[in-house]
Amino acid sequence: MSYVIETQGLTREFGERKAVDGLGIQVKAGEVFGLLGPNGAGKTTTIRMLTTLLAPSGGRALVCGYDVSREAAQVRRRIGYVSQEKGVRHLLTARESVEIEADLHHVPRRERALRVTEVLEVVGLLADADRQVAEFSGGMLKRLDLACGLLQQPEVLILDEPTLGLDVQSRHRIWDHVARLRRQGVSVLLTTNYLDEADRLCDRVSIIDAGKEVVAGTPDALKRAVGADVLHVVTDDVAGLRGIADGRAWAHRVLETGPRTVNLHVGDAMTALAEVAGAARERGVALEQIGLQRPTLDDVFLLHTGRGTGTAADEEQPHTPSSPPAAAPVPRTTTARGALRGRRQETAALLRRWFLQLRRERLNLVFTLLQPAIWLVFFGSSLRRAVDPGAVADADYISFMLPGVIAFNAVGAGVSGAVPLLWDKETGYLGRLMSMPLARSSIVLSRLLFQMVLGAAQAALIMLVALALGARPAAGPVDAVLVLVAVMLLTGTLTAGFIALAYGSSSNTTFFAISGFASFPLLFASNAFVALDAMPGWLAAVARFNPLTYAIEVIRGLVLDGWRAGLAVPLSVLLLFAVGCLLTLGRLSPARSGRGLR
Ligand SMILES: Nc1ncnc2c1ncn2[C@@H]1O[C@H](COP(=O)(O)OP(=O)(O)OP(=O)(O)O)[C@@H](O)[C@H]1O
Repeated sequence: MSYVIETQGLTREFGERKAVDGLGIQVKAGEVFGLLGPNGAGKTTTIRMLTTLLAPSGGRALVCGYDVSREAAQVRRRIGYVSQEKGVRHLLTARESVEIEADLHHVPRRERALRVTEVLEVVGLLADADRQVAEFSGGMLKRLDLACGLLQQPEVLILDEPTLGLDVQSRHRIWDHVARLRRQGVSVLLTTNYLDEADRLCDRVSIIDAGKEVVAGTPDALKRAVGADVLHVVTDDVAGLRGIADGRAWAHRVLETGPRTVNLHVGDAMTALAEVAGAARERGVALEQIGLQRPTLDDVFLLHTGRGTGTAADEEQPHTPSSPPAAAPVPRTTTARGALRGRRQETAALLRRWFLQLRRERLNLVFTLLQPAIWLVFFGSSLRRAVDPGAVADADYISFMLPGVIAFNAVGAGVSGAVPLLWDKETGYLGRLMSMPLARSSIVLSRLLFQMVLGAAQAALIMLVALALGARPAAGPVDAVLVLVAVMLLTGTLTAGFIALAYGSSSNTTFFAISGFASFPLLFASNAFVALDAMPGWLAAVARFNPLTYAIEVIRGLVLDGWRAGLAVPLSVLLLFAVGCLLTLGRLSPARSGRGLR
């Protein structure tokens, strides 16, 4: 038997708590498999391990024959994943969001528009394709996520609560699509709280509770095991009703489903109905309602977990299914040149996301560009008189200050460069990216490139303001370009460092506390405003390990005297810092941090 998903003794602990406890499930090729369980049963934790976003604490899990811990890249290449989280892309339109995902999946450019239109139609968002996602309701956001998950046809599609919070029509659309994928041979693993959904879609289900499997089988077999029929009784006298059923041959089980509701699992409904009605009359047990129902997965669920799911099933409604053809799998190229092309496409797609967002955040754009220029005005006018004219030698004061202000700005750019990834981590979008077969370095590289370009634009503006304030630097146009190169290296280094901090921080507030704490020492343990010779020995020694020191040495040298061979040394050290940070960051993964990704 070939299984597309197989777990043995799969376990995940969070401190003392075992979220998943020795779970063993098997999903056969081509089937729709449902993972059911009450809130907190461990469904999402299981899925996070299967999608490589969370490392198991014990046991093992194979997806398409690949181990999720040791062969994560192979696993990601074969799965499609739609998480419970709604990835934020609020400043993008729905179409732009899906186009970016298509690029991340390496959908060829010539097919992109058609594919994007198809999946938006499947989830019923075509009419809203050009609206900004910020205007979408929760259900629409969920459908948008699903559209992204449907872009390519994976070997295994993993859906965590795919229809949670959706209206009836949207649920039916998604059911139709899952059924269609199944007909096309795609295996599907889904978690759901809607038992009617599991009943309708799944070939087999596994009910888990407290991280363990309590029962598994086909929905029909599980329902048969519950008993032939179920009498649903509403009464104020539950104890009296129990008294009627206790020890009677016709009563298989008595399950209290609420303070006034009881399900009696019985062999034959008509016999049991007559018995219950007669005995209730004799014993004076008032019955408000008594009805017959065929067993449902609800009953199976209640029987094995002893409680409800807390989610009411919607009523069935007629619907008109939309049926565009499902997307074909996107072949992933294996040649070195193809891989490089893929990287370029991924990085460009993510860069596009950052630039689109910046363009639509007009105020952010204005302040991002204005702020450093204002610093120059403040520092320039307030410190000018406090500085010993001898320290500045024959340079004009603004030119002397310029490198410090540029470095100050680079620290701010480094921190703000990491912040969007922090939000992406928080909202689950980073998890979504990490479950895709895209290179991790593309995520980081796109952010570094974006921030480096922005940092260079800010530095160019600072230089223009400096000229306007009367600075007369020795630097010519070529030196100005070299200044921008140094600024880009410094901004890239600092952004990489702060992204590493964002990956490792357990919360956003921890990130802001540490980055705020680090920013000032970073600035003042450098030659930004005071020459190294004028510092105490220990501070000068610390400053030697600070990339700012080398960047400022290069920039100050260029501004005050223009290029000379001696600047090659600090420039090379700066380059080494940048490469070192990049390599370190390439080895870090947010999925490895304690809690993993959502
Ligand atoms: N990062 C975490 N740190 C600590 N505990 C966690 C973490 N993630 C999950 N848990 C705990 O693990 C248990 C299982 O959580 P999980 O999210 O897997 O449940 P679930 O079955 O998906 O629930 P729901 O139906 O509500 O989505 C819960 O007790 C939860 O509090």
